[in-house]
Amino acid sequence: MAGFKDYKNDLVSDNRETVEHHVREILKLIGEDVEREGLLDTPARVTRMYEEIFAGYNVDPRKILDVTFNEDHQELVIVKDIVYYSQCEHHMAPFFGKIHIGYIPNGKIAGLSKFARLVDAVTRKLQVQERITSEIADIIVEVLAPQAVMVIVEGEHLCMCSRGVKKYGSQTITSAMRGLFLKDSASRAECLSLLKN
Ligand SMILES: Nc1nc2c(ncn2[C@@H]2O[C@H](COP(=O)(O)OP(=O)(O)OP(=O)(O)O)[C@@H](O)[C@H]2O)c(=O)[nH]1
Ligand SMILES: [Zn+2]
Repeated sequence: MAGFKDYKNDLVSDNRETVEHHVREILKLIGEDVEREGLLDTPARVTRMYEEIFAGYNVDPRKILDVTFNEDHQELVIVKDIVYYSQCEHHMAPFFGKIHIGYIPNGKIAGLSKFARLVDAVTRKLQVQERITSEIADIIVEVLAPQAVMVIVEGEHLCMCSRGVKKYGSQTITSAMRGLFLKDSASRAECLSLLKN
């Protein structure tokens, strides 16, 4: 497995020719001429793209976050506007947006960039927005055992824009809360207001 900073989907890398073959077959089945110049390299390009956008299968997101420091900070930490790109598992169409994370540590903090890497690891696979949201919250609970965690995910789903109901620009917002935020409305409100600003 490659290092966490440059990981790819190993299964796709190990089976490039097979993946290219199947992409070429789909091109034929939609009525394309696979011999025309513009399409000659398309199967290889799509395969390289799959190595990248499905790289999340080759990494353990817990290990990514697990670069922690002992620090007695008992106040809110907010990391917001983390951009993500994912693919919906129903249509294999992209959905994308921003993820906001707030947590109150309990003696252990993680490097800030690790939250952005965690987002990449969880989103670079076939997903639904709800699962992205709860997976990120649960991994933070598992690795950092914080007092509280809140994760908010905003998403625009191309399967709702380019096809189907064709509602361009509609946004889906999902949230997950764990620990103190579930019980204490004052800390929940403080976190929400910082996430909104
Ligand atoms: N809850 C949830 N639904 C999603 C997500 N991404 C796509 N979907 C939905 O998955 C559903 C699949 O519905 P189906 O009826 O099986 O498929 P479909 O006939 O292509 O549905 P339409 O999109 O309504 O045309 C659709 O309602 C999509 O909008 C997601 O992240 N979360
Ligand atoms: Zn979809």
